[in-house]
Amino acid sequence: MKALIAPPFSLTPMSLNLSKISPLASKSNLCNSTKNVQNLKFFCTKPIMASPRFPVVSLQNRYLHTEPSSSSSSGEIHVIVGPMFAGKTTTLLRSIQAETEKGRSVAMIKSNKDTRYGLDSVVTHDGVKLPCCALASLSSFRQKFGPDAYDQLDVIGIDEAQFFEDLYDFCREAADHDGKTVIVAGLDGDYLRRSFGSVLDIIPLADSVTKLTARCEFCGKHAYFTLRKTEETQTELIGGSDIYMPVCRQHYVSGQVVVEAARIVLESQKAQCGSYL
Ligand SMILES: Nc1ncnc2c1ncn2[C@@H]1O[C@H](COP(=O)(O)OP(=O)(O)O)[C@@H](O)[C@H]1O
Ligand SMILES: Cc1cn([C@H]2C[C@H](O)[C@@H](COP(=O)(O)O)O2)c(=O)[nH]c1=O
Ligand SMILES: [Zn+2]
Repeated sequence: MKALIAPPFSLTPMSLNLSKISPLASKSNLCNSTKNVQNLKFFCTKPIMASPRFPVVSLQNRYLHTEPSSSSSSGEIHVIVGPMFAGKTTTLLRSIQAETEKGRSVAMIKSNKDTRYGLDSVVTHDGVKLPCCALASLSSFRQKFGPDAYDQLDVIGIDEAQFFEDLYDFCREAADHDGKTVIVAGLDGDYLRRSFGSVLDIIPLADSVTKLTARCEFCGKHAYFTLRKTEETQTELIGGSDIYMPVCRQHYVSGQVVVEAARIVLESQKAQCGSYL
Protein backbone atom coordinates (compact mmCIF):
# COMPACT_ATOMS: atom_id res chain seq x y z
CA MET A 1 0.00 0.00 0.00
CA LYS A 2 1.80 3.10 -1.23
CA ALA A 3 0.80 6.71 -0.60
CA LEU A 4 -0.08 8.40 -3.87
CA ILE A 5 0.16 11.87 -2.45
CA ALA A 6 2.34 13.60 0.12
CA PRO A 7 2.13 16.93 1.93
CA PRO A 8 4.60 19.61 0.86
CA PHE A 9 5.84 20.42 4.36
CA SER A 10 6.70 18.51 7.50
CA LEU A 11 4.26 18.16 10.36
CA THR A 12 6.47 18.71 13.37
CA PRO A 13 3.82 20.35 15.59
CA MET A 14 1.35 17.58 14.93
CA SER A 15 3.67 14.60 14.93
CA LEU A 16 2.74 11.50 16.90
CA ASN A 17 4.37 10.75 20.21
CA LEU A 18 4.13 7.00 20.04
CA SER A 19 6.24 6.63 23.14
CA LYS A 20 3.13 7.30 25.19
CA ILE A 21 1.43 4.26 23.73
CA SER A 22 2.05 0.87 25.20
CA PRO A 23 0.68 -1.53 22.59
CA LEU A 24 1.34 -4.39 24.98
CA ALA A 25 -0.77 -2.88 27.76
CA SER A 26 -2.74 -5.69 29.32
CA LYS A 27 -6.09 -5.55 31.08
CA SER A 28 -4.34 -6.21 34.36
CA ASN A 29 -2.22 -3.10 34.12
CA LEU A 30 -5.08 -1.00 32.83
CA CYS A 31 -7.51 -1.97 35.58
CA ASN A 32 -7.30 -1.36 39.28
CA SER A 33 -4.47 1.06 38.78
CA THR A 34 -3.92 4.77 38.49
CA LYS A 35 -2.81 5.89 35.04
CA ASN A 36 -1.35 9.24 34.18
CA VAL A 37 -3.08 10.59 31.12
CA GLN A 38 -1.53 13.92 30.13
CA ASN A 39 -1.42 15.01 33.76
CA LEU A 40 -4.93 13.70 34.38
CA LYS A 41 -5.42 10.61 36.49
CA PHE A 42 -7.91 7.95 35.55
CA PHE A 43 -8.84 5.44 38.21
CA CYS A 44 -9.96 2.26 36.56
CA THR A 45 -12.13 0.29 38.92
CA LYS A 46 -14.48 -2.60 38.77
CA PRO A 47 -17.86 -1.97 40.37
CA ILE A 48 -18.38 -3.75 43.65
CA MET A 49 -22.03 -4.62 43.14
CA ALA A 50 -21.58 -6.26 39.76
CA SER A 51 -18.74 -7.73 37.81
CA PRO A 52 -18.58 -6.52 34.23
CA ARG A 53 -16.23 -8.28 31.86
CA PHE A 54 -14.79 -4.93 30.78
CA PRO A 55 -13.26 -2.09 32.78
CA VAL A 56 -15.49 0.59 34.27
CA VAL A 57 -13.91 3.99 34.73
CA SER A 58 -14.94 5.84 37.85
CA LEU A 59 -13.23 8.22 40.20
CA GLN A 60 -15.12 7.06 43.25
CA ASN A 61 -16.53 3.63 43.81
CA ARG A 62 -19.20 4.87 46.17
CA TYR A 63 -21.07 6.44 43.28
CA LEU A 64 -21.60 3.00 41.88
CA HIS A 65 -23.85 2.35 44.87
CA THR A 66 -26.26 5.16 44.06
CA GLU A 67 -29.63 4.42 42.52
CA PRO A 68 -29.25 3.13 38.97
CA SER A 69 -30.14 5.83 36.49
CA SER A 70 -31.98 3.31 34.34
CA SER A 71 -35.26 4.19 36.01
CA SER A 72 -35.11 7.81 34.86
CA SER A 73 -35.54 9.03 31.31
CA SER A 74 -33.15 11.96 31.61
CA GLY A 75 -30.50 10.61 29.28
CA GLU A 76 -28.49 12.72 26.87
CA ILE A 77 -26.74 12.20 23.55
CA HIS A 78 -23.73 14.29 22.53
CA VAL A 79 -22.17 13.76 19.10
CA ILE A 80 -18.61 14.74 18.14
CA VAL A 81 -17.78 14.54 14.43
CA GLY A 82 -15.10 15.77 12.05
CA PRO A 83 -12.32 14.47 9.82
CA MET A 84 -9.47 12.31 11.04
CA PHE A 85 -6.91 14.06 13.30
CA ALA A 86 -9.47 16.70 14.38
CA GLY A 87 -9.33 15.72 18.04
CA LYS A 88 -12.57 13.70 18.25
CA THR A 89 -11.09 11.00 20.49
CA THR A 90 -9.24 13.63 22.55
CA THR A 91 -12.52 15.50 23.12
CA LEU A 92 -14.33 12.28 23.95
CA LEU A 93 -11.69 11.28 26.52
CA ARG A 94 -11.78 14.75 28.09
CA SER A 95 -15.58 14.58 28.38
CA ILE A 96 -15.30 11.17 29.99
CA GLN A 97 -12.68 12.52 32.39
CA ALA A 98 -15.01 15.42 33.28
CA GLU A 99 -17.84 12.96 33.94
CA THR A 100 -15.67 10.83 36.23
CA GLU A 101 -14.68 13.98 38.12
CA LYS A 102 -18.38 14.56 38.75
CA GLY A 103 -18.45 11.08 40.30
CA ARG A 104 -20.36 9.43 37.48
CA SER A 105 -19.56 5.88 36.42
CA VAL A 106 -18.39 5.56 32.86
CA ALA A 107 -17.71 2.88 30.27
CA MET A 108 -15.93 3.33 26.94
CA ILE A 109 -16.73 1.33 23.82
CA LYS A 110 -14.94 1.23 20.50
CA SER A 111 -15.38 -0.82 17.37
CA ASN A 112 -13.36 -4.02 17.25
CA LYS A 113 -12.66 -3.23 13.59
CA ASP A 114 -10.13 -0.66 14.75
CA THR A 115 -7.17 -2.78 15.69
CA ARG A 116 -4.57 0.01 15.38
CA TYR A 117 -3.58 0.10 19.05
CA GLY A 118 -4.95 -3.22 20.27
CA LEU A 119 -8.47 -3.82 21.47
CA ASP A 120 -8.34 -2.92 25.13
CA SER A 121 -7.88 0.87 24.85
CA VAL A 122 -9.18 3.90 23.05
CA VAL A 123 -6.06 5.77 21.92
CA THR A 124 -5.71 9.24 20.37
CA HIS A 125 -3.32 10.01 17.53
CA ASP A 126 -0.94 11.48 20.06
CA GLY A 127 -1.00 8.55 22.42
CA VAL A 128 -3.49 9.42 25.17
CA LYS A 129 -5.47 6.35 26.08
CA LEU A 130 -8.27 4.94 28.19
CA PRO A 131 -9.41 1.35 28.77
CA CYS A 132 -12.40 0.27 26.73
CA CYS A 133 -14.37 -2.66 25.48
CA ALA A 134 -14.05 -3.37 21.78
CA LEU A 135 -17.23 -4.72 20.24
CA ALA A 136 -18.54 -5.83 16.85
CA SER A 137 -21.97 -4.44 17.63
CA LEU A 138 -23.41 -2.20 20.31
CA SER A 139 -26.34 -4.52 20.89
CA SER A 140 -23.95 -6.97 22.57
CA PHE A 141 -22.73 -4.38 25.08
CA ARG A 142 -25.32 -4.85 27.82
CA GLN A 143 -24.89 -8.62 27.89
CA LYS A 144 -21.10 -8.57 27.62
CA PHE A 145 -20.72 -5.82 30.22
CA GLY A 146 -23.18 -7.55 32.52
CA PRO A 147 -26.82 -6.39 32.88
CA ASP A 148 -26.35 -5.37 36.54
CA ALA A 149 -23.18 -3.45 35.78
CA TYR A 150 -24.97 -1.79 32.84
CA ASP A 151 -27.72 -0.58 35.17
CA GLN A 152 -25.08 1.09 37.36
CA LEU A 153 -23.59 3.03 34.47
CA ASP A 154 -24.22 6.75 34.06
CA VAL A 155 -22.18 7.54 30.97
CA ILE A 156 -21.26 5.55 27.87
CA GLY A 157 -18.56 6.81 25.49
CA ILE A 158 -18.48 5.41 21.96
CA ASP A 159 -15.45 5.92 19.69
CA GLU A 160 -15.18 5.07 15.98
CA ALA A 161 -18.97 5.25 15.83
CA GLN A 162 -19.00 5.06 12.02
CA PHE A 163 -18.30 1.32 12.30
CA PHE A 164 -21.42 0.47 14.33
CA GLU A 165 -24.45 -0.44 12.23
CA ASP A 166 -26.76 -0.43 15.25
CA LEU A 167 -25.68 3.01 16.51
CA TYR A 168 -29.13 4.60 16.18
CA ASP A 169 -31.06 1.95 18.10
CA PHE A 170 -28.41 1.68 20.81
CA CYS A 171 -28.20 5.44 21.44
CA ARG A 172 -31.98 5.90 21.45
CA GLU A 173 -32.49 3.01 23.87
CA ALA A 174 -29.61 4.04 26.16
CA ALA A 175 -30.66 7.69 26.41
CA ASP A 176 -34.47 7.51 26.14
CA HIS A 177 -35.15 4.39 28.17
CA ASP A 178 -32.08 3.70 30.27
CA GLY A 179 -31.31 7.32 31.22
CA LYS A 180 -27.67 7.14 30.09
CA THR A 181 -25.55 10.00 28.88
CA VAL A 182 -24.08 8.79 25.60
CA ILE A 183 -21.08 10.62 24.13
CA VAL A 184 -20.41 9.54 20.55
CA ALA A 185 -17.29 10.31 18.48
CA GLY A 186 -16.96 9.35 14.83
CA LEU A 187 -16.33 10.36 11.26
CA ASP A 188 -19.26 12.16 9.65
CA GLY A 189 -17.85 11.46 6.19
CA ASP A 190 -15.63 8.88 4.52
CA TYR A 191 -12.70 9.64 2.21
CA LEU A 192 -15.15 10.45 -0.61
CA ARG A 193 -17.12 12.76 1.73
CA ARG A 194 -20.09 10.42 1.74
CA SER A 195 -22.09 9.95 4.92
CA PHE A 196 -20.22 7.31 6.92
CA GLY A 197 -22.16 4.52 8.67
CA SER A 198 -24.98 5.72 10.91
CA VAL A 199 -23.23 8.72 12.48
CA LEU A 200 -25.40 11.31 10.73
CA ASP A 201 -28.55 9.30 11.49
CA ILE A 202 -28.22 10.00 15.21
CA ILE A 203 -28.15 13.79 14.83
CA PRO A 204 -31.94 14.02 15.18
CA LEU A 205 -31.57 12.16 18.50
CA ALA A 206 -28.78 14.39 19.80
CA ASP A 207 -28.72 17.08 22.51
CA SER A 208 -25.56 18.53 21.00
CA VAL A 209 -23.47 18.10 17.85
CA THR A 210 -19.89 19.34 17.60
CA LYS A 211 -18.00 19.35 14.30
CA LEU A 212 -14.29 19.63 14.92
CA THR A 213 -11.68 20.56 12.33
CA ALA A 214 -8.08 19.46 11.86
CA ARG A 215 -5.34 21.38 10.06
CA CYS A 216 -4.90 21.00 6.32
CA GLU A 217 -1.61 19.24 5.72
CA PHE A 218 -1.02 21.35 2.61
CA CYS A 219 -1.81 24.88 3.76
CA GLY A 220 -2.45 24.76 7.50
CA LYS A 221 -5.99 26.13 7.21
CA HIS A 222 -9.00 24.43 8.78
CA ALA A 223 -9.38 20.87 7.48
CA TYR A 224 -12.95 19.59 7.20
CA PHE A 225 -12.28 16.48 5.13
CA THR A 226 -10.12 13.34 5.08
CA LEU A 227 -8.11 12.57 1.95
CA ARG A 228 -7.05 8.98 1.31
CA LYS A 229 -3.54 8.91 -0.12
CA THR A 230 -3.60 5.36 -1.46
CA GLU A 231 -5.30 3.57 -4.33
CA GLU A 232 -7.68 1.42 -2.23
CA THR A 233 -11.34 2.10 -2.86
CA GLN A 234 -13.20 0.14 -0.17
CA THR A 235 -15.10 2.37 2.27
CA GLU A 236 -13.65 0.81 5.40
CA LEU A 237 -9.86 0.85 5.54
CA ILE A 238 -8.24 1.03 8.98
CA GLY A 239 -5.18 3.24 9.17
CA GLY A 240 -3.61 6.50 10.28
CA SER A 241 -1.33 9.09 8.74
CA ASP A 242 0.20 6.41 6.49
CA ILE A 243 -3.08 6.35 4.53
CA TYR A 244 -4.99 9.52 5.39
CA MET A 245 -4.46 13.25 5.71
CA PRO A 246 -6.75 16.05 6.86
CA VAL A 247 -7.37 18.70 4.20
CA CYS A 248 -9.26 21.93 3.50
CA ARG A 249 -11.83 22.10 0.68
CA GLN A 250 -9.38 23.43 -1.89
CA HIS A 251 -6.79 20.75 -1.17
CA TYR A 252 -9.41 18.03 -0.96
CA VAL A 253 -10.47 18.83 -4.52
CA SER A 254 -6.93 19.13 -5.91
CA GLY A 255 -5.76 16.12 -3.87
CA GLN A 256 -8.58 13.94 -5.19
CA VAL A 257 -7.60 14.85 -8.76
CA VAL A 258 -3.98 13.80 -8.10
CA VAL A 259 -4.94 10.56 -6.31
CA GLU A 260 -7.49 9.68 -9.00
CA ALA A 261 -4.96 10.33 -11.81
CA ALA A 262 -2.34 8.18 -10.03
CA ARG A 263 -4.94 5.45 -9.53
CA ILE A 264 -5.77 5.42 -13.25
CA VAL A 265 -2.06 5.19 -14.16
CA LEU A 266 -1.59 2.32 -11.70
CA GLU A 267 -4.65 0.51 -13.07
CA SER A 268 -3.44 0.82 -16.66
CA GLN A 269 0.04 -0.37 -15.66
CA LYS A 270 -1.53 -3.39 -13.97
CA ALA A 271 -3.64 -4.09 -17.07
CA GLN A 272 -0.53 -3.83 -19.28
CA CYS A 273 1.40 -6.22 -17.03
CA GLY A 274 -1.53 -8.64 -17.25
CA SER A 275 -1.57 -8.53 -21.05
CA TYR A 276 2.17 -9.39 -21.23
CA LEU A 277 1.63 -12.57 -19.19
N1 LIG B 1 -1.66 14.71 10.26
C1 LIG B 1 -1.50 14.25 11.50
N2 LIG B 1 -0.81 13.13 11.74
C2 LIG B 1 -0.67 12.63 12.97
N3 LIG B 1 -1.20 13.21 14.06
C3 LIG B 1 -1.88 14.33 13.89
C4 LIG B 1 -2.07 14.92 12.60
N4 LIG B 1 -2.81 16.01 12.75
C5 LIG B 1 -3.06 16.13 14.09
N5 LIG B 1 -2.50 15.13 14.76
C6 LIG B 1 -2.54 14.89 16.22
O1 LIG B 1 -3.71 14.18 16.49
C7 LIG B 1 -4.33 14.76 17.62
C8 LIG B 1 -5.81 14.45 17.57
O2 LIG B 1 -5.95 13.04 17.74
P1 LIG B 1 -7.34 12.37 17.95
O3 LIG B 1 -8.05 12.99 19.11
O4 LIG B 1 -7.08 10.89 17.99
O5 LIG B 1 -8.11 12.76 16.60
P2 LIG B 1 -9.33 12.06 15.88
O6 LIG B 1 -10.00 11.14 16.87
O7 LIG B 1 -10.24 13.18 15.42
O8 LIG B 1 -8.75 11.32 14.70
C9 LIG B 1 -4.01 16.21 17.51
O9 LIG B 1 -4.08 16.84 18.76
C10 LIG B 1 -2.59 16.19 16.99
O10 LIG B 1 -1.67 16.10 18.04
C1 LIG C 1 -11.76 8.50 6.06
C2 LIG C 1 -11.88 7.05 6.36
C3 LIG C 1 -11.36 6.52 7.54
N1 LIG C 1 -11.48 5.20 7.81
C4 LIG C 1 -10.89 4.65 9.04
C5 LIG C 1 -9.46 5.03 9.29
C6 LIG C 1 -9.34 4.97 10.79
O1 LIG C 1 -9.05 3.62 11.13
C7 LIG C 1 -10.75 5.35 11.27
C8 LIG C 1 -10.85 6.80 11.69
O2 LIG C 1 -10.08 7.03 12.84
P1 LIG C 1 -9.98 8.46 13.58
O3 LIG C 1 -10.04 8.09 15.04
O4 LIG C 1 -11.14 9.30 13.16
O5 LIG C 1 -8.68 9.04 13.21
O6 LIG C 1 -11.61 5.16 10.15
C9 LIG C 1 -12.13 4.35 6.93
O7 LIG C 1 -12.27 3.14 7.20
N2 LIG C 1 -12.64 4.87 5.77
C10 LIG C 1 -12.55 6.18 5.45
O8 LIG C 1 -13.05 6.59 4.35
ZN1 LIG D 1 -5.43 23.37 2.40
